[in-house]
Amino acid sequence: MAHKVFIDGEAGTTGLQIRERLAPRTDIELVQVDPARRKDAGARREALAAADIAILCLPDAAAKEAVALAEGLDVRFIDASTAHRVADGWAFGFPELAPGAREAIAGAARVSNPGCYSTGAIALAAPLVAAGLVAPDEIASINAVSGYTGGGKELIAEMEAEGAPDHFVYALAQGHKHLPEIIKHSKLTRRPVFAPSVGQFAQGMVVQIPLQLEARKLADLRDALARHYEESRFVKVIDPVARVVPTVLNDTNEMHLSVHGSDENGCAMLVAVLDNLGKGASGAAVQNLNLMIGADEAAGL
Ligand SMILES: NC(=O)C1=CN([C@@H]2O[C@H](COP(=O)(O)OP(=O)(O)OC[C@H]3O[C@@H](n4cnc5c(N)ncnc54)[C@H](OP(=O)(O)O)[C@@H]3O)[C@@H](O)[C@H]2O)C=CC1
Ligand SMILES: CC(=O)N[C@@H](CCC(=O)OP(=O)(O)O)C(=O)O
Repeated sequence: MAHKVFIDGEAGTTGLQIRERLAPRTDIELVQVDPARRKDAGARREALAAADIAILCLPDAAAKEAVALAEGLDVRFIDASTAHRVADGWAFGFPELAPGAREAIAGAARVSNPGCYSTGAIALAAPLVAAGLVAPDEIASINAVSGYTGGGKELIAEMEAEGAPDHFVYALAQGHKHLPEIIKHSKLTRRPVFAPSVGQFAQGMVVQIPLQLEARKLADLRDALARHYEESRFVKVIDPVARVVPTVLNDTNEMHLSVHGSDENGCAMLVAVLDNLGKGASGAAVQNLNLMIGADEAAGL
C-alpha cells in the first residue's frame, strides 16, 4: 500500500521541489489540501490526520503550529525548517553524520532536516572533530555563498527584480539561525564567526572552513573525510579544483567535499559544494522519507 505523504507548504520553494520528486512515485500517495485553504488550521489538521508522514516546508512558526495541530494524531514528521534542529525528541536528518544516524532516522517519529549551510559545514567539521583531527574549539570561521532560492519566495522576488544586486554579504551580526545546529551537531565548543553571502544565481552553494594546519598534513584531513564517507551514495570526497563553482551539483542530492591548501604554507581550506535545494533541503527530505518508509535511500533522487 502506498505511503500517504502531506507536504505542508507545498506551494513554497522547498515544498514544490519535494512534490516534483514524489509525484511520479507509485509507492507514495500525496495528501493535498485545497490551495485556497492551505493556511487554514482545520484543513491542515485534516490533511495531517490522513497522512502517514508530513513534510513541513514552512516558516518556523508555522512548522511549530503544524506539530501542535497534530496533537493526538498518528503522523510522523520531517521538518525542513529551523524550528526543531536542536530540539529534544527530534532525530537530526543527516544520515551520513555518524554511525547509527541512518537507523535513528529510519525509526524516528520526528526528523528535523539540517539547514543548507549547516549541511556543508557539519559534513566537513563533524567527522574531523569526531576523529580528533580538529579540536572542538578550533574552527574560528565559516564562509559561504548561496544561490538566492535559499531565502525562499521573498528573496527570490527580490533577487529577480530589476536593480537587484549581483552579490551581498549578510548575517554580519553573528546571529545566523544555522549556528546553533552547526555547533551542536559538529560538537564544537566555540562559536565560529559565520560569513554567509548570496549571489545572483538561483541554486547551489559553497561552504568553506579555513584551518591552520599546525602539525597536520592536508592528506590527514582528506583521508579522514574519505574514510568517513566511503560508503555514502551522495557525499563524495573529491580532488581539489582551481575554481570551485557553487552550481555544479544543482538538481542533485549530492555533496562534494574537498581539502585545499598547502602543506608548505601551513594553511588549509575545507570546501563543501551542494545544491541548497537538493542535499540542502528537498533532496535531503526525500532521502529521509525513503529511510523512514524503508524504501531505497536514493529513490526519486
Ligand atoms: N530554500 C532553501 O534553500 C531552504 C529552505 N529551508 C526551510 O524550509 C522552509 C520553507 O522554506 P522555503 O520553501 O524556502 O520558503 P518559501 O517562502 O518559498 O515557502 C514557504 C511556504 O510556506 C507557506 N506558508 C507560510 N505560512 C503558512 C501557514 N501558516 N500554513 C501553511 N503554509 C504556510 C507559504 O505560503 P505562501 O505561498 O502564501 O507564501 C509558502 O508557500 C523554511 O523553514 C526554510 O527555512 C531549509 C533548507 C533550505
Ligand atoms: C540565502 C538565504 O537567505 N539562506 C537562508 C538559509 C536557508 C536555509 O537553509 O534555510 P533553513 O535555515 O530553513 O534551512 C538564510 O540565510 O536565512
